[in-house]
Amino acid sequence: MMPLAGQPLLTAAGIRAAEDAAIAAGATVGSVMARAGQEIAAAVRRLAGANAILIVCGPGNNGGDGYVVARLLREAGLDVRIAALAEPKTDAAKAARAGWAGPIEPFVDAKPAPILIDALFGTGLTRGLDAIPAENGDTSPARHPGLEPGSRFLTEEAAGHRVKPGVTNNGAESSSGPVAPSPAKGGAQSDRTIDSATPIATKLRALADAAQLTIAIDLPSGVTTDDGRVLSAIPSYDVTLALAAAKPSHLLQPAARHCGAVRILDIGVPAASSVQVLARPTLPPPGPDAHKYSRGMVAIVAGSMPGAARLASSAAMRAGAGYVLLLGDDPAGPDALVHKPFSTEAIAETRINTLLIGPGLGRDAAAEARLDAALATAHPLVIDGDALHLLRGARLTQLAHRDAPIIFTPHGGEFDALFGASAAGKIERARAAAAQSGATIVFKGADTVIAEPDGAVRVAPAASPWLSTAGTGDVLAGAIAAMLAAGLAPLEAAAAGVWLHGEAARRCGAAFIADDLAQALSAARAAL
Ligand SMILES: NC(=O)C1=CN([C@@H]2O[C@H](COP(=O)(O)OP(=O)(O)OC[C@H]3O[C@@H](n4cnc5c(N)ncnc54)[C@H](OP(=O)(O)O)[C@@H]3O)[C@@H](O)[C@H]2O)[C@@H](O)CC1
Ligand SMILES: Nc1ncnc2c1ncn2[C@@H]1O[C@H](COP(=O)(O)OP(=O)(O)O)[C@@H](O)[C@H]1O
Ligand SMILES: [K+]
Repeated sequence: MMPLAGQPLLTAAGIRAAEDAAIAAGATVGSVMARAGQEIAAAVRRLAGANAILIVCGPGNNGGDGYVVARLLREAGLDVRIAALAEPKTDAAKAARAGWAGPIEPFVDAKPAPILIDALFGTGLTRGLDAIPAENGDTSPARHPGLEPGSRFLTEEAAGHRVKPGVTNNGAESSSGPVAPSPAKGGAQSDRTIDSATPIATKLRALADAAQLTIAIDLPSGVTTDDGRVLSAIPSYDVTLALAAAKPSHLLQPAARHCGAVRILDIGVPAASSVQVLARPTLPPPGPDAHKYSRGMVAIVAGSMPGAARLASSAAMRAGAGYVLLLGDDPAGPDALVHKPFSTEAIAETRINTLLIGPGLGRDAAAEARLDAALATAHPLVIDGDALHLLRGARLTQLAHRDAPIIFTPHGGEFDALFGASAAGKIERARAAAAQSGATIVFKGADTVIAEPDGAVRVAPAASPWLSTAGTGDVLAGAIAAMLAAGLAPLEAAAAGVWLHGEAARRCGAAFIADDLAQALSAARAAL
């Protein structure tokens, strides 16, 4: 089991391509599924102890994994039951199903167990969970040798009566009200009436609520793979065992909060991607010959809200900058902070390694003039807050002609204002914004995505929700400016700043304020 840090993130198409490459190199879907089953079973045995296990299986290869795991766990002496949503559809899942000698309960009738393993859907999920998989309803013993007499799988026809009217084929759930019960149709399938109040997600939640430990195979069933959407009202799992590689939805919200602890299992399918989980950075301490300028000089342009620029200054110093210069009229701040009035001469100082503008800048004519002066320098830039609003239009276009690196640090509102609102996923949006602007984008929020113009992406794991307090963005901007001033490449600088910020928040615990966070950067930096 591998932790997430530094790992590649593969989309559904990416994981299919990786699987195809493994197959071209001699593997088969069956052999990969067998290896996946072994790895999952080993992980479950460590997590579940001797407790009884219920595995819920879907019609695709995610369900196939479930059948393999069930067989291995039963062979290991554990009490395992399977409940299936539909007959397996793929060859590999059918073969896995054939290897299971025990009974199979219909999903709708499944009784809970202390351990719930969700093998309903993985990377093949195409719509919200209350759309029921097609199934021919044939429950003859020949087709379903493990099926208990009199029971049947959830059938399309029977289940069709209880599909939420508001669930569309592309997975979007509308708020069109509760499920309307319908009379059962006649014929063989109508002998089981399925309660309209138990669509798949509701049943899954009930099974999860009754379990002591919940484990999702690959992804929680009901989340998309690529963009962090949650398509149905699914439970939150304790653990998600990601196969071959992490997927974007393991980190992007709101899907990520349904995953619990994510662990990656090596199933012999090599994975590589320019989209990666943020790694712990390597930031060596100053060398024996270091001096304040060699560690990096950060200049911060102050504006109408001086506290924000002070927070950024404090953060830049504690993240390791050798010299921090505050350009403005505010005399406050730590004694180590150097103050100068703002002027075009002061901002042009050649020893400045990075210029940060935006925190507390304001949006008036004076702010615009300071921004234009900053853009006219040749310094590497970190642009945050108000300056991002002022960048809209011609200034943004002109930026593409600058040689020195630029990092933007927008939150959602600033991002929308600068690049336009969109329903696309956060990775896609950050990438497009980076390509359009030529800047490195740090798209902040409960899930922070960093994108480079060349398409490289780093996604931060969940950070403390206590960061949702005023001024923490100013602290982040200061930390990133320190990293850029120290000579890191823009992507590495942004990634190191985000990592330090998250680590400082972790060290602060609960109910901290942005001032505490800036202070805690020293300890976060020292721990590297
Ligand atoms: N990559 C690897 O290296 C390996 C991957 N492996 C595993 O394979 C998994 C991917 O398998 P997969 O492609 O068969 O898709 P999966 O998620 O099982 O679902 C597809 C089925 O569900 C159906 N369906 C979809 N949405 C639905 C909905 N809302 N409600 C109802 N039905 C829905 C869909 O129907 P269709 O859309 O075709 O009508 C189709 O029948 C992956 O997550 C991992 O666990 C390992 O086995 C080994 C190596
Ligand atoms: N719920 C959350 N979970 C994790 N991090 C968060 C959360 N909310 C905000 N943050 C982080 O806190 C910082 C807030 O920045 P920003 O919105 O610019 O605030 P401000 O402008 O007040 O400084 C960002 O780094 C963001 O990623
Ligand atoms: K699953």
